[in-house]
Amino acid sequence: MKTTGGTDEQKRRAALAAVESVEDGMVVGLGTGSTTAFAIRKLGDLVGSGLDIRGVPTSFAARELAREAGIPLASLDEISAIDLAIDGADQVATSDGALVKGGGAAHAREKIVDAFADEFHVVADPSKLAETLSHSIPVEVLPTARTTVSAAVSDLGGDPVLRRAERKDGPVVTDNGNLVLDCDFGEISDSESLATALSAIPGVVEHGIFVGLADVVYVGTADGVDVVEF
Ligand SMILES: O=C(CO)[C@H](O)[C@H](O)COP(=O)(O)O
Repeated sequence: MKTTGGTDEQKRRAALAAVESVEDGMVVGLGTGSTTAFAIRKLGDLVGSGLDIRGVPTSFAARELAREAGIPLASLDEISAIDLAIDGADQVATSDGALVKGGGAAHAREKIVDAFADEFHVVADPSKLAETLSHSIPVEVLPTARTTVSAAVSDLGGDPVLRRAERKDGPVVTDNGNLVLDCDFGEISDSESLATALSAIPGVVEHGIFVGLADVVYVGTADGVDVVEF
């Protein structure tokens, strides 16, 4: 699992604060990443003490972790609603709550689960906060469309780089069998317009800009948790 700028204690604080909203009987979306992992482990402990929930994982990694933690799981086609999704982010725009996600290449499934949930709570540390988005945008593409999507991203002013695997020769392949282009657009003044433009490119499966989805962001700090509502 990749690591990021925040400390484990900051991540843990944010995750535990988010878990406090989980109630008996809920269906809970289980995000991907090192911050959400603290929430999944805590939910596993609570299930061990009698909490009755079902989890909907957003990735192979989240599923594995949740199974190890003992959380009963369901897939999207087995549930009719998700009460609450808890997920991390690579960047959070404090101005409007827009997010960049996909550092773990799981943003396609994450967006489905997070958008479907009645409430979406983000868990983050202070290193993730910015006034406006400027993080590179992960774009999941069909393998056959890598060069055509790259050209379209360049036309939009972005700089696409194929994400390479760390312990394998060649590219990262997502849980859906696709490739990821990390696209640097510099400072993004209008994340909603960019999100719409990226979604319209043929061959794009999903991109990592999440606009208007986050309801609450828990930011774990050195001595507590800041809660920001959108
Ligand atoms: O979007 C994600 C995975 O696709 C993660 O939620 C995001 O990368 C944050 O991860 P971490 O909590 O490890 O910093």
